Order: sequence, then structure tokens, then C-alpha cells
Amino acid sequence: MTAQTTEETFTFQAEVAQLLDLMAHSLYSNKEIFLRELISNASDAIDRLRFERFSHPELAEDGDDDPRIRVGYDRDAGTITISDNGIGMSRDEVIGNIGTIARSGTAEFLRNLSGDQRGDSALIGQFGVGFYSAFVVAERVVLTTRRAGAAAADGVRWSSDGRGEYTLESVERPERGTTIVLHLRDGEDELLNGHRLRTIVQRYSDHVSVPIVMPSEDADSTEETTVNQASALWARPKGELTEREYHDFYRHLSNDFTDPLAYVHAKVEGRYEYTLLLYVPSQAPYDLWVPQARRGMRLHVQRIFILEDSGQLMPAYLRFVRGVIDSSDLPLNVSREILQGSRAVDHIRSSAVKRVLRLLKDMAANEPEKYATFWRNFGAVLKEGIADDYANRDDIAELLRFTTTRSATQEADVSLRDYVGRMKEGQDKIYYLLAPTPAAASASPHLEVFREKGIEVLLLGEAVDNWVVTGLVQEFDGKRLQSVAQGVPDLGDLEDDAEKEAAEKAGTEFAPLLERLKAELDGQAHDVRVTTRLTTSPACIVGDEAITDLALAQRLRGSGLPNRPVLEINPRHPLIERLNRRQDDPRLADWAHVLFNQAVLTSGALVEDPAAFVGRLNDLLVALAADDTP
Ligand SMILES: Nc1ncnc2c1ncn2[C@@H]1O[C@H](COP(=O)(O)OP(=O)(O)OP(=O)(O)O)[C@@H](O)[C@H]1O
Repeated sequence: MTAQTTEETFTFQAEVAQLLDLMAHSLYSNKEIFLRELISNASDAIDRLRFERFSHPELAEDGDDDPRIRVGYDRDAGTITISDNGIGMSRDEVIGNIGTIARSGTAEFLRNLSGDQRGDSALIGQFGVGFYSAFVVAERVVLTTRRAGAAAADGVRWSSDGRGEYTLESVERPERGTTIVLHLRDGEDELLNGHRLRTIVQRYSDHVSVPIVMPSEDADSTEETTVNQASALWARPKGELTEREYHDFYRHLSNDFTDPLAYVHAKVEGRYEYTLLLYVPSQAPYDLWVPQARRGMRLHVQRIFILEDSGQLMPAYLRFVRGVIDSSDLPLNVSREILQGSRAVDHIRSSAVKRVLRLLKDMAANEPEKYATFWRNFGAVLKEGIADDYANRDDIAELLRFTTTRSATQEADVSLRDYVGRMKEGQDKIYYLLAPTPAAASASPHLEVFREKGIEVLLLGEAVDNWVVTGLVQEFDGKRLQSVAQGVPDLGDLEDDAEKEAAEKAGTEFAPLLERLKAELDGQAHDVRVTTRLTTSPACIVGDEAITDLALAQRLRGSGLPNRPVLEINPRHPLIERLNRRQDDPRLADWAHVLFNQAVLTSGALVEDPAAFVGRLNDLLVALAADDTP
């Protein structure tokens, strides 16, 4: 059988062309990462072969059984070669994987480029565009591959100068796997040096678990040496490992350029035996909020890589955790389906979650500055755990941080424990305000009486906060959470008898005015009542329901109002006093609407008919100005 040798030319998908252009121009400052990316692909290909062999044992007959990645160079030809004996690719796979960008993440990648070269190159690995980084140093890349199990004649050669097109041809390739030859650009000769390449491999790929071999520097020798550690770091005893090694491994695992904030490494023995090495990153990955984003946990069985987590190993609210779980209790041919029903996996997962929560708890207690960094990056994600993880809810609640009426900055640095610790004598509830923005929250009239009485209020401005308060942390340390913008304010013992009496009296005294206002605002305000919650503002809007409901919170966050908005008026405000005295005022309807709409504005919502509001306001101003004219 002879291989068909005709060459076909293909055009890159538009995004690939754009990406390649960017690679060459903006990532130059960190050009060494091309080697890390290609080695990482080679190591993945070897892992995949190992894994596929469980279901296709016949693959074991194709070639040697000695996984290895080779890195070589040819000074005369100006090339660097990376080859592996992994799974290889068929022609269709080459077209699908190398000519197009399968992941929708690419468009996002392009959007995320900042122009800052260091940051941009850190994104490369995260976005899974690794292969193309070859073009940072190469003017032409030739990839030759043959899939494991296919015939020697089914080899494929892909070649491109990265300028919009690539060619494919069929070639004879007896050995399975992939070889990539980089024809370096002019001026990249310094890379054609054994010592230099070895240093790069050791810097970025020391922890790749497959041996990376390079030819001996002695020209007369045909020997090869392994240049990386090639051992599973997590399987080594803790005492032998340095912080540096843990950090290097993290970078290898996560493609992150920064050191992790914290990590935990544990070998567990007992009913189940497993090793955990879990890291908390110090910065959020770009795709933290992308629902289908890759997770950062890898499952190994007896050191052999099995699969990347897609939700079985870490719950969504800890999706920022990176690390390795290595179990001795799972079969090597474990699949995602088996994982789902596995008791061992359930056990390991729950122990991993507890360890992460403990790590965070210790960080909060002993290294508050680090914890503040953690909270800034991942606090909003961790909050999801309040809804998702009933079993650990109390521990998660201890980890929450909020901005409150006592905060000097917008930094969320008050824990529920701090809050409860400084509650006022007689206070039995934890008060909070949900508002669309932090600015609307801190300026809200709902806070007036609380400010006056020196009662602290949690200011909640994140979408996820709805979950935190909606019946989930209904109680912390025996104290109920209570919204300050819903229902009648319930200050319990914090309101003295005289105040209660005054409020009751005001209710009776203002009853006729309330009826008039209610009639004027029919269809807009569900009710109008007198309140004690205001000290300086004339009016505010509150939700009728005493209990937060999600719909309300969502509507507040959009442009609308609570489902059943109630207008509350302050009987001590001069405007309200005047209205009460002058109920015969022909402009009462204008007053009612102006009061209502200014309360809508201060709640952070949008006025339904701004032009009508301004019209009425101006009419009132004109009338007042006329009263003033001598
Ligand atoms: N040496 C190789 N052997 C087999 N397949 C490969 C090899 N290199 C690349 N591929 C295939 O090409 C695809 C694209 O590679 P690329 O480096 O661009 O992204 P990725 O590996 O999916 O993402 P990341 O670099 O973030 O791991 C890979 O997913 C893989 O299917």
C-alpha cells in the first residue's frame, strides 16, 4: 500500500488567523512558554493513550510501551523538534484540532487580551490555545502524526507558516505519536542550545509525569538523558518537598503564573486510601464565571492520570480549587459514569471539601491579608456554597465577609461572627439591606433609623447575596436575618416605649392623609403607611412582604420595584407635616406622585415615567415660587 502524497491546502478559521497574528506579536516577551505548551500537549497525548488502552487493549500492540517525550534540536537546520509516542491524530483530528479552534473560549481570549504582554501570555495556557504558541518563535511548523492503532500509511503531515493557510499531506509513519518540527525565525538561534533548552524544560515542565529526554551534549554519544523529575510530586512524602516545589507544581498544573495563596497536601489511610494535593489560587482565572469552563481538579488512580474533573470531585462553589486527587480504591478503567455512583468518590469529595474549608478558615484566622485577597477574588463564588452545600453551611457562613454601615471602605471585611460580637444590647437580629449597587445601599433612606440608633447593617450588593439571605442563612448563631427594606421595621427591644407610642399616635393622626395618598397612588403603591424608620428623608419604598423573596431581589437589581411596593412616610418631616396640615391643597396629587417617585429613585430603582415626574416637580416649584413672591 502506498500513501497518497498529494498536498492539499486549507485556510485557517478566521479566529485562528487572528490568534496567530497576536501570538507572534504580543507574546514575545515570554516566548519560552512554547516549549511548555508543546510538552504539555505531548504529555496529554500519552495520558490519553494510556487511558484508551483500557477500553481498546489492542492499542497496546502498536509500538513500544515506554512513554516518552523527546526534545531535540539541529543547529544547522535551525530547528527544534518535540516528539511523543502518545495517541497521535488521524487526518480528521488534525483538521479539527489544529486548523480550527474547537473551544468557544477563543473569542473570549481575544476579548481578554489587555496589551500587557506578561498578562497576555499567562492567558495563553488558560485559554487552551497552546499549540499556536509555536509560532511565537517559529516561521514554519511541521507536524507529523499517526494515530495509535492506524496503519503506517495513515500518517499525516501538517505544515504552515501561520499566515492564514496550512497544507496537509498523507505520509508513511511507522511509529505512532506526533512529531513537531519548529523552523525557527531569524534571530532565535540562541534557542538552539542544549543547555538553554534543558533549563526551559526544567523550569516549566519538571513535574510532567512522563520522562522528557534530550540527546547527550557530547556529540559522539548517542545516549539520551531524562531531564525532568518525571515523578508524581503528590506521591512524595511531605517532609521531602519544599515550598518552591509545591509552587512549581501548582504552576504546571494550573498554567497560572502567580504563586498559589495556600495549599494542603494529605495522604489519607483508612477505609479509603487516597492522596489530596489542593491549591487555592491567588487570582481568579478568566473563566471563573463561564458555566462550561474547565475545572481544575485532576483524578489519578495509582498515579496514572484518569480524567479532569467535570463536577464529580469538587462542587461548583469551590471551582477555583486546583489540584490532584489520587485514589487507590478506584479501578483504572473508571469512567465519569462510574464516578457518579461511587462511594469512594463521594467520600473523597466530601473530605476534599472539608479540607479546603479548613484551609480557608485557618487562612482567615492567621493570615487575614491573604484571606482578604482570597475574598476579593473568590468570595462571590464561595457564597454559592450557602445554597449548594447544606452539610457545610455553618462552616461556609463563618467564612463570609460583608461590607456594613460601619465599613470605612467598600472592602468586604466584616464576618457574621464580628457582627454578632458587636450587636447592641437588646438586638436579636442581623439586619441587612439588599440593593442594586453599593452606592445605593450606603445612601439608602432605609438605613436612617439604624444609623441613628447605631445599629450595624450588612450592605449586600452582589447578585449571589439573594441566595445568602433567602432562607439559607436564615439564622446565624441563633440570630435571624432581617431585611431593613421590607415589612414594618422590627427593632424589637431597641425601640423604647415612648417611640412605640409616638408611632401609634402618628398612625391615627395621619390616617386621613394616608387614605388620600393611597387613593392618589392607586395602581402604583400597594399601600401607604407611617414609619419610624426614617429620620431625615420624607419617604421611602419598602417591600410589603416581611420575608425576602427572590423575585423581589431580582427586580430590585433590574429597573423595577418590589412586587408590592409600599410607600412609607416620615411623620416628623416638615414636608409631610405640611401635607397633613394642608390636606385641602389642590396640588395634593402632585405631592403624592413626587414623594412616591423620589422614594423610587432613592431605592435605586427607575421611575416609570420620568417626564411626568419632572413635570409635576416643576409645577410644584413654580407654585412655591409664586407663594414666595412679595
Ligand atoms: N502532541 C499531540 N498529540 C496528539 N494530539 C495533540 C497533540 N498536540 C495537540 N493535539 C491536539 O490538538 C488540540 C489542540 O491543542 P492546543 O494546545 O491548541 O489546545 P489544548 O491542548 O486543547 O489546550 P491546552 O493547551 O490549554 O491544554 C489538543 O486538544 C489535542 O487534541
